[in-house]
Amino acid sequence: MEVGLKIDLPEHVQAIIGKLEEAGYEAYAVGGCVRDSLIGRIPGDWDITTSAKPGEVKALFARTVDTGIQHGTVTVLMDKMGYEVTTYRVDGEYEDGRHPREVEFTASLLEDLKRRDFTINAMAYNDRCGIVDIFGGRQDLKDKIIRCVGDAMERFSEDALRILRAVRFSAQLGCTIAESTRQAVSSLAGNLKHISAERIQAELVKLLLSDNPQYLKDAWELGITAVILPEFDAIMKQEQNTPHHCFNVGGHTLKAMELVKPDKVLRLTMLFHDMGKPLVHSSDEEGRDRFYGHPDVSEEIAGRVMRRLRFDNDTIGKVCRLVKYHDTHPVLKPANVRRLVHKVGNELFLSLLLVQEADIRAQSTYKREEKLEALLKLKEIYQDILRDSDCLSLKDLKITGKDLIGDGMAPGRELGQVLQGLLDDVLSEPEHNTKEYLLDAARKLRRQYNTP
Ligand SMILES: Nc1ccn([C@@H]2O[C@H](COP(=O)(O)OP(=O)(O)OP(=O)(O)O)[C@@H](O)[C@H]2O)c(=O)n1
Repeated sequence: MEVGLKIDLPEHVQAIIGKLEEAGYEAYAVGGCVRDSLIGRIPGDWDITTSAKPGEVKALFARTVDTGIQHGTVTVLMDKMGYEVTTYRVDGEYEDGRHPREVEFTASLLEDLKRRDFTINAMAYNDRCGIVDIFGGRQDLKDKIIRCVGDAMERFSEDALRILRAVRFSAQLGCTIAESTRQAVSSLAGNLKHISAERIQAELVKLLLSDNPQYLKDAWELGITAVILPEFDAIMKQEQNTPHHCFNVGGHTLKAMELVKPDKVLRLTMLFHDMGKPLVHSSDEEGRDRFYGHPDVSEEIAGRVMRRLRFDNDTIGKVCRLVKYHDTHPVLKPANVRRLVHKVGNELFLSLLLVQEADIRAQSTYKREEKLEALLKLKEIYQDILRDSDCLSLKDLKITGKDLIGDGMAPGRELGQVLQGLLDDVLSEPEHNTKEYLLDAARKLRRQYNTP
């Protein structure tokens, strides 16, 4: 890894540091922004650490917000951008529910850096002093090593989330974890049970969206998933004795996650797609030999785990739908494809194709070409459907509930049934999607359902 020497501070960061220094305080950019700048990554945000107390920071800047004043953090606003300015602190932020969450300020940068999690995150920088690297962070960045600052057992006892962060950073940066740090992760992984679901979720997502989502295996080996995602440990034990697979379910899952682009919904779908399924041997509509999983079980597990980890409903809904249909391979005729698009949702269908491709490529080579060819054909049919603007949902029907009411039908459940019946017809025969045809068909359906 190319590790630089100089950091180009953004104008606002320079201005904040400059103003604090002019007033007689020390101030540095610190943590993730220094780490990322040194390896040429664009920092997500710029944090500043200072010897000034929160009240003193507030007195110097026109616009501030007390975002975490109890932890010594004030957000300084500049042109609508916010920069967290935190007073040098001695103690870690005890988040395990067993320690008091009091903070103690210090006048020493060294003390502040000492309480940070990893050497690569414990560097500070300003234009006057250059890089302050007391714990060998630059060397560890070069060597690609995640190592705790000082005693790893102490750092992890201060905040157990750091145990998961160790694997997250190793996945993001393609690093190994130093032996002493690894041992501490392994012995303290159980403490992750004290950490809130929201904080676990944020780190897990960063791990999954990294260049190395397969490092989740490390989290498993170190006993982390046993605490935060035991469902993953279950699939790491589950063999698949079918010609389609060369890995156990866990190994296949890791490979499949690597094969989709770093998108939250896609990576989560691959993580959950085969969870909890016993394989069932069967044959499909065309008599082809198939080994089905039980996507409904996987869908249920995906929903349960994501709710436990407090994911938002939109993400849960999309992932569950993709998991449910990941193994549905329709007969390759437009009507069947339109029905599947309707069930999955047009907005998610391209994602489903990506999921199915990754799933196939993460299996053994047995019949792979055949499966990929079928997928290609499915894509072509889907493109034709889009090109012809075929009706794929109720909102595409050339008739509405209002039209049916205008035709004398009473509002209510039957009206919904009639509309569904019309959609079913049009999914098979797109040319039936005309107002005239549908009004007529609705009348027949009403007679069938015996409604006025
Ligand atoms: N549990 C934690 C969380 C954070 N930090 C320190 O606070 C800095 C900022 O933390 P955060 O914003 O969570 O992470 P970043 O390192 O900035 O990385 P990213 O932006 O990728 O989350 C870290 O670099 C580290 O010095 C820590 O010591 N222990």
